[in-house]
Amino acid sequence: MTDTAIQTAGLTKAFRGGQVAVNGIDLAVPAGAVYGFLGPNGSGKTTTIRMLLGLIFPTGGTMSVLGARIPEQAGRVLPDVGALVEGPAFHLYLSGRANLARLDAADLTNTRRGSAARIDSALERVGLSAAAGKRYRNYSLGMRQRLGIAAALLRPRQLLILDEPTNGLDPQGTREVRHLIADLAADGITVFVSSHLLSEVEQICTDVGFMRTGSLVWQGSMAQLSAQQRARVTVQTQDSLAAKGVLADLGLAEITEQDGSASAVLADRPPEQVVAALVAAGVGVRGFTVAKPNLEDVFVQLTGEGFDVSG
Ligand SMILES: Nc1ncnc2c1ncn2[C@@H]1O[C@H](COP(=O)(O)OP(=O)(O)OP(=O)(O)O)[C@@H](O)[C@H]1O
Repeated sequence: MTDTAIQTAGLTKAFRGGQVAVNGIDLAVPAGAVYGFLGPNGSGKTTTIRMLLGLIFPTGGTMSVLGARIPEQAGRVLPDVGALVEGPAFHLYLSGRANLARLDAADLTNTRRGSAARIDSALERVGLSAAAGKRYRNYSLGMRQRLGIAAALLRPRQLLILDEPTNGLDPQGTREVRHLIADLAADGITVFVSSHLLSEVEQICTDVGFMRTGSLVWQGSMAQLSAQQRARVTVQTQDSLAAKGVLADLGLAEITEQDGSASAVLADRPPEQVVAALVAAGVGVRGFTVAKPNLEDVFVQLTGEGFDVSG
């Protein structure tokens, strides 16, 4: 086990037509992390994941997964890597358990002994024990996605690579998958999870990398990101012009004002001083919030571009 679960240097993939889908990225995924690999549709996430799994070959750069060079040493290490990429093909008319049994039997690295125990434990891990006998076609989208993760857990893994595991899920299904990822991480599995819906993974990531048109524009821990982000104070009030004046008198930066609210970067000033100054100036405060930018705001700041959340 190395300290770094995934490391790439100058990883590049140019497709035949000349399209550079991944352009010289240096990923560093610490062992034990839940790493959010984030970016809009088409930014190169799936292409990167397919390279990491040895499914397609890079046209430049190097990569290692769990300390082994990919693709050269893929055979040694990929059994320790579970993956959910574009969802496994499950049979609609078979139960969840029967589907896993087929996949388990197809894995030549498994001995047949212990198959039932492996399947039971994978089902239990993803919370599908009670629904194991139900046909796949009757599973909700969240259950289908969890069965996909169960399939990836049919053998013990050190690393899980999940491509858009919350894609197409309703809020309940998204919550289920998010909790599952957090549980797996608590058991010591490193999780590399791609998403174009930043708010869905924001709460569970310890580390993030932002992709934009094939490039990794920022990477680091959530703690680093949070330390770099300045909190903003927003005052809801009918006297937004007066509130703006108070924020300016306090020396706050980047003040904005629109009907019904005024906002500024808080810097080192305690929020209670801002409230006191507003009250002293007779501003009628209806609401007061102090918030750090979310991941989507950060992406927009980093790239100067909006994030296509509809995709
Ligand atoms: N086999 C291929 N041949 C040519 N171009 C490709 C191929 N596969 C992907 N691309 C292109 O590479 C770019 C990156 O695609 P990729 O699927 O990696 O992005 P993504 O971030 O995973 O987006 P999505 O969330 O939509 O899957 C896209 O412009 C895509 O059209």
